[in-house]
Amino acid sequence: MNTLTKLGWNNDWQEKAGSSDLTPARIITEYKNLYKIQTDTSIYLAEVTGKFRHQATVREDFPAVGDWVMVSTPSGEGHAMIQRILERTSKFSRKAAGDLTNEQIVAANIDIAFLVMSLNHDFNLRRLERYLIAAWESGANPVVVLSKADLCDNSDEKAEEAASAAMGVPVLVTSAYNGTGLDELNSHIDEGMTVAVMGSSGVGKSSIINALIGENKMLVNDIREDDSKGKHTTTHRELIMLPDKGVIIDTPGMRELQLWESDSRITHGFQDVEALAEHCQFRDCQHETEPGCAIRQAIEDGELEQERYHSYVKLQKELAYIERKTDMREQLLEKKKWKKISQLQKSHYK
Ligand SMILES: Nc1nc2c(ncn2[C@@H]2O[C@H](COP(=O)(O)OP(=O)(O)OP(=O)(O)O)[C@@H](O)[C@H]2O)c(=O)[nH]1
Ligand SMILES: [Zn+2]
Repeated sequence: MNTLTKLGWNNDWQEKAGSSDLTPARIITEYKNLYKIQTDTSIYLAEVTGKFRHQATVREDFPAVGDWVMVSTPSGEGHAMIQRILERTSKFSRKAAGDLTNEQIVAANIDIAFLVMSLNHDFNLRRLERYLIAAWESGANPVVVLSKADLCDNSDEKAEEAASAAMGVPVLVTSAYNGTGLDELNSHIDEGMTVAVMGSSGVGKSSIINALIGENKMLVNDIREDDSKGKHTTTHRELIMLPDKGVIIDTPGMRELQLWESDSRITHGFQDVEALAEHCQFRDCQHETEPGCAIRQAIEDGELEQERYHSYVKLQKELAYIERKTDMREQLLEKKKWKKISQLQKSHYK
């Protein structure tokens, strides 16, 4: 099998690429304004073309780890040039506080998100629900991983609770210490699939990733390359081909991603708006036509930028939306998600 197929290239991507003189490649590491990409035959450093940079309006328009891109390769020295990104099938993003237009993609085109919760301190069904919602929103298929089974006496019971909250999403019980469930975890990864391992700090993500990567971790993850001065340097890769099959994305951004747990932190970024709203005449002021509205006054006076207020409103809507989504039953009535779950079940039980 060729490298591109192992990396996840398939007919769908080929179709998105169309007929083209350009070379398809996957982003395996992201640096500041520079990327490491893998084509079928080589690894290159790459940058976006001037035209690309010009047309990009938001941060989301730029490539991220996991993206499939079409590039022109250099004939001699020099960088490959990224001409376009193929439309993403999924994306995990991080929003800068108070800055909704600058969504930063931390990883793209993830097929399976292993949502890790440990069976000791971390076990919390509400958190699990938030993780599931975040995974669905991203476009990836979730698989729940209950880790550190060796530290828990009633893991079957906990697994049942988790399964009823997760409605149809596979729930695995694992232990990196005694190897429980690791084969089953592996069996969810098919050829060409891209997986990510997510969850709070300390739940055992690294241990699971190490188990998936096996003893070759140093070989696969940290490769020695000749730099321009002919010296060996060790470089880190964020998209790693698994030794058996599949690909794993493990970026610092992905690890830091606290999913929806950062809501209050985001709202924090709008303290100025919230402080103003406290001065409205009516406590339930919608800041539309009510008399004595401090927000409208501040906008009029130029103390509050219209745009900033819009961002705030947009965030409030999003938070309300997430709130509604947190009701799993309501959530599951949504057709799209039903479809995903039944697909997932079909592929899992077939
Ligand atoms: N008992 C037990 N401990 C585990 C298991 N897996 C990991 N640990 C321990 O839990 C701690 C955290 O494990 P990591 O794999 O580093 O967790 P992580 O989720 O990658 O943590 P961050 O890097 O902070 O995100 C370490 O002390 C591990 O040795 C397990 O299956 N059983
Ligand atoms: Zn008001």
